[in-house]
Amino acid sequence: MRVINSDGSEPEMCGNGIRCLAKFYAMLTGNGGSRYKVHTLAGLMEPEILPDGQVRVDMGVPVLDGPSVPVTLSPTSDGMVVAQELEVAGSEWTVTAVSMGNPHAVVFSRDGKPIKIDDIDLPSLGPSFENHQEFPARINTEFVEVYNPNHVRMCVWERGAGMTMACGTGACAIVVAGVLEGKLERRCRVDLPGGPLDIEWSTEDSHVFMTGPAELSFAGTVNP
Ligand SMILES: N[C@@H](CCC[C@H](N)C(=O)O)C(=O)O
Repeated sequence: MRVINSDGSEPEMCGNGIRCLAKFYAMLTGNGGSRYKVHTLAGLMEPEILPDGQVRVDMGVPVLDGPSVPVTLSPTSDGMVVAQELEVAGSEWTVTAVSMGNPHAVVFSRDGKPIKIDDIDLPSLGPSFENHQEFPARINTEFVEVYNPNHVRMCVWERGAGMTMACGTGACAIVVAGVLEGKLERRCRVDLPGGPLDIEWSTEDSHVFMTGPAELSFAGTVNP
């Protein structure tokens, strides 16, 4: 699978994209209930079509070593950047850095207060995070409001794409960051503007599993 952001850049992985790819392939081949292996720039991913039509994806093991994400923020413990302070647009934000193959900055608080999604001005804040000097490969940024340790709401500014309705790798990054910050449990529902995803960070093998829908929205042909 290769993915192209709307600015023409090529990311390593796309969580929404891999659910759509698996569902579309199953529709074309009539292989409902199958499991696939998909090569991506972030490695081999394994989506599976569940009996209820949802797609569950083994998204692999998150990368937490700061320089490998990559971020240049000082590590807080064991090389990880967890709830590190970052000044952006005149506020102090806590940032946890997670790579799901692609880089994510997960933000749970601003100026010491928990994030309220309705207070986030994404179009003005997003580019300042995406292009911040601490993120040498630019970054996807997720702002997270915690309802309880198993349920959050998020909004996202994507690297190379801006404000989007959903980000599968971002939802995975949120749960990993929330566990590391002691805010979330390992199974968590993430409400995105486009709908919910269920995320689990396994204790057995440290893989992250994402479960969510993929629906046909249109069909057509492209005339290059
Ligand atoms: N913009 C991202 C790639 C796309 C992520 C996607 N929306 C998802 O669902 O994971 C990047 O440049 O890393």
